[in-house]
Parts: sequence; C-alpha cells; structure tokens
Amino acid sequence: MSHLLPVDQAFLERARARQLRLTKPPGSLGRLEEAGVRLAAIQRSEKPRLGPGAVVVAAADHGVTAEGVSAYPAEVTPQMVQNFLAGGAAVNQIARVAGAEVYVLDVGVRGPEFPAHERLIPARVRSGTGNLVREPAMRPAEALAALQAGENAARRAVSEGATLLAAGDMGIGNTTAAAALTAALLGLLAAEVTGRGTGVDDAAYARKVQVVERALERARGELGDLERADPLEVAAQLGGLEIVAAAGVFLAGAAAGLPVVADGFPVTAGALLAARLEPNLSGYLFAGHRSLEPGHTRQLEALGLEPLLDLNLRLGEGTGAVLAFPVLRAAAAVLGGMATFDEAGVSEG
Ligand SMILES: O=C(O)c1ccc[n+]([C@@H]2O[C@H](COP(=O)([O-])O)[C@@H](O)[C@H]2O)c1
Ligand SMILES: Cc1cc2nc[nH]c2cc1C
Repeated sequence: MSHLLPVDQAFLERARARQLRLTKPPGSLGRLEEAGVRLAAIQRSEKPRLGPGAVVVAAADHGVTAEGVSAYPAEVTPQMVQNFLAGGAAVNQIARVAGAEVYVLDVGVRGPEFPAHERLIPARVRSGTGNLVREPAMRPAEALAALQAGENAARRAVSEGATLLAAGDMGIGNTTAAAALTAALLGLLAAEVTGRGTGVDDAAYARKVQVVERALERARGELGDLERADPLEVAAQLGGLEIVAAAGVFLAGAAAGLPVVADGFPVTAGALLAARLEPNLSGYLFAGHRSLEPGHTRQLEALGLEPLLDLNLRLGEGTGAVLAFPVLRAAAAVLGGMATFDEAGVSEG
C-alpha cells in the first residue's frame, strides 16, 4: 500500500488568493473555482495544468449473480470486456472526446483468459467472487492482490502519460456487492443503499435488498462490528474484486500526485474503501458525477464530495468520471491561464 502525503495547505491558500485576483467577479465561476484551487494544491503549483487523462476500467464477476440480483446474465461481463477492447462501449466514445486512454484491467472475470491486447491488463486474482450471501467474496490475501492490481494499473497509466486518472468498473452483479460494502463501511441499512442496478424489476429488487441484508449479517458473524473492522477484511467478505481494484487505482494515482476521479456507485464503493485505508486520499479525490443509484448520494455525502456533473447516468465503466475530465481541465486552465486584474489593467470593483 502506498503512503499518501496530505495535499499542501499552503498551496491551497495561495491558489485561493490567486483565484480572487483573476479578471472575474469573485465566485462567478462557481464550483470550477474550488476545483481549480484543489488541483493547484495537488500539483503544488499556483498555476495547475492538466494534459492527457486515463481511465482504468476494472472488470470482474460476482458469485452473487446466482441469487438473481441483476437484470442481465453474468456472461455480459466478459462480453463487455471484449467490447471495451474493440472500442465499442460508451466509455470508449466518451474517453475519445474527453482526451483519455482506456485501460481494461481483468482482475477477476470468469471464463477463458482474453487474447493479448495492448490496452488489456491481465491480472486475474480469481475467477469471480464467492457468493457473498453464503461465503466470503474472497480471502483477505486476494483482496490485497486485487488492490495491488489496481495500484499497478494506475502506475502503468501514469508512466504512459496520464495526468488525470479515473477508475471505471464492469461486473454484472456488482451493485449488490457495492451496496453491501457501502452499508458495512458507513453503518447503513441495506434498504438505504440498494438500488436497481442495471434495472431489476420489483421482485428482483426485493430479493436484492434481502441478499444485502443476509450478506451483512453473515459478515458481522465473521468480523463483528463492520464499521470498526479492518476495511480490507470487510471488502474481502463482501467484494468485489473490481471494487477493491478501483480503490488501488485511487491510492496509487494519488500517491503519484495525480487528481483521481470517482465514477458511479460501484467505483465510489472503492473510493470509500480507499479513503478508509488512507484518509489523506480526500485531498486528491473528485466525484465525476452523481449516479442515479440512490446509494451513490450516501457515498458522496460520506466522502464530503459534490459531484461535478449530474446527468442521470447509471452505466458505470468510468463514463461519468471521464465526462468530468474536460471540466477539471477547464478548472485548471482558468486558474493557471487567466490574467489578474493587475496584469490585464482591468479595474477592480
Ligand atoms: O455506476 C453506477 O452507478 C452503476 C449503476 C448501475 C449499474 N452499473 C453497472 O451495471 C453493472 C452492475 O449492475 P447489476 O444490476 O448487475 O448489479 C456493472 O457493470 C456496473 O458498471 C453502474
Ligand atoms: C450492456 C451493459 C453494459 C455495461 N457497462 C457497464 N455495466 C454494464 C451492464 C450492461 C448490461
């Protein structure tokens, strides 16, 4: 695990002061202003700059799909991995217009290994998780391996030029795992964090809430109070592999000094885990968007984050995070490139 320095408070203050001297009424660029100031603190520069971005789409399968908790069959996970590699998924198109490279991290997809591809990172820890209602999703050592797979993927993206990093996810069944992990880490009830995922009907939704409740009960039997237990052990109980890998992406991206951007509900469960492992992450973490999945708002509140966008997305793949890249680039460009009142000879009020 990487040790993370807190973002620099002195730069935060200096960037705020510079923001006030720029040729605009103070506050008139709204939340873009604080985003720019946060970027300055992360980069330790009053004039932040952002170039190319990258998204690591972590993919894995979930034993809990046996309980009928998704609107789609588990085979969609490997099929979508092929689609990401062929460039045909939503995240590929959004990444293209947002200036982001797409890396696909196979951290636990079920089925045959994928053929080699330059943007595929093969790092399968196991073939899908165990069914979290009946058994631990994975062993603690496997959770650590999934975290490290995410960290290594982030380091590769950074070494290949990323200046801004998002995590994305693909895993049929993962909103069940994300709900269980979120409820466990935040001390919430299953019904408060369980949503309809890919779009389950009323009967499957009722089943899903029960599955999350039973999983929490089982995990409590193993670990006691889940809010106080070792967060990586809680994640091992409830999964999933791609959620834990997303935590690793955030930790290593932030350790490399990059702003890191959360996506929807499954990825933000990874962000919660990462923030529990390393509280200094908060200074580096942005919320790309607010997902329609109701538990996402609870996660954002717990992380103290206002999402940059709110477009009713509920896809995952990192789509909402990558969509926010241009907003963050604009926030950096404003603070880094605008003239001050003095420089431009504009009269102050
Ligand atoms: O990002 C989100 O908020 C989000 C909300 C609903 C569904 N998803 C995606 O849909 C899949 C999980 O949905 P489900 O119903 O199979 O649990 C998984 O591949 C996620 O990326 C993602
Ligand atoms: C088609 C499809 C694409 C996805 N991308 C992320 N989760 C997904 C779930 C489905 C079902």
